[in-house]
Amino acid sequence: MTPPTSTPLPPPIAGADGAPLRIAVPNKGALSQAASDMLREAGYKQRNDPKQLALTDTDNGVEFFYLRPRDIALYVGEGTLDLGVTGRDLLRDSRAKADEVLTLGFGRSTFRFAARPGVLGGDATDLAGKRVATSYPGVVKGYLEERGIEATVIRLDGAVETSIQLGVADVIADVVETGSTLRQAGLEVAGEVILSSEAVLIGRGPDSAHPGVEVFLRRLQGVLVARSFVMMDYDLPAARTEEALALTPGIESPTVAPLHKEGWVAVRSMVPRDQAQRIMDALYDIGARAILTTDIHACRL
Ligand SMILES: Nc1ncnc2c1ncn2[C@@H]1O[C@H](COP(=O)(O)OP(=O)(O)OP(=O)(O)O)[C@@H](O)[C@H]1O
Ligand SMILES: O=P(O)(O)OC[C@H]1O[C@H](OP(=O)(O)OP(=O)(O)O)[C@H](O)[C@@H]1O
Ligand SMILES: [Mg+2]
Repeated sequence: MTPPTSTPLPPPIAGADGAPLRIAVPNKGALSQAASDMLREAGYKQRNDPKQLALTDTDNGVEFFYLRPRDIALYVGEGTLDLGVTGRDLLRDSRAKADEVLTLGFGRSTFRFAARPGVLGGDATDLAGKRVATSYPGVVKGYLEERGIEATVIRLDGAVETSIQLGVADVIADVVETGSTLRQAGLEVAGEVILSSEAVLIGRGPDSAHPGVEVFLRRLQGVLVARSFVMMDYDLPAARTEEALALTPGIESPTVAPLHKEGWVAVRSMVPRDQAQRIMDALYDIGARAILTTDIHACRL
């Protein structure tokens, strides 16, 4: 017997000049691994060698460039690359002409002021006259300017927490995730959250969009849905259908099919992963049985 041949698929969508979609991916740092994992989950080829600079995925018509996350907004803002993955804080800091297209749900952090206990109160005006060390001078200067506060901003590349101990700064402004780095340095956050950040897909608005952007976005949205929803199946006395559907309304509308057993239906619906157990309990209470959840591996809504 001859093996089945693969289904003929349309070629990937190319730009006006036949160019593939060009996408920037963080080459190192906190966002790098998670960004590549997400792209792999969306069906794209990713590098296996962390030193590789670029990779062409011919089947999907996409070229990936592995760049410093801090530089990505610049490339996208200049129109050199069509899309990029970076942090919201890095995008703001760059002041590049790029926009957030999609939030990606990883790399979450806050951006905060911190100092030795007692140096800052809760008010922004406490920053007046202080020396503020940061790797994000664009974000910090923007914050101070908006409030008319005069302070000296000292730009450092990293390990900003140590600058206070070394007498270079009175205050730092930095990424805080767990807070453990601050605690180790004997520092405390002060004042409001300057910025809540996460990984974002950035682009340059509709004018410059490559025609392949839409498919790329749909694939990433598919990953986000597959990560945040599970498929739920259950059997239910038909008389309880309305109550059950209120608990599992699904995204479009749930599938309800008759069961062989008289007066029973089978229901299939997508439910938010983080609520799945509570929904199962509630369904059980109204008479549902054989309640199962399964992971969704990929999806297009
Ligand atoms: N724990 C964390 N530490 C640093 N950055 C984080 C953390 N969690 C999320 N991020 C986000 O990662 C991005 C910082 O990327 P960057 O590559 O500078 O990471 P990094 O770990 O500081 O790498 P490097 O220190 O090599 O510069 C920012 O968008 C930041 O908000
Ligand atoms: O709240 P936490 O969970 O402790 O995480 C925040 C710390 O992580 C990052 O430092 P990184 O390791 O990237 O070093 P860097 O300061 O040299 O960039 C960031 O700059 C903070 O120092
Ligand atoms: Mg860092």
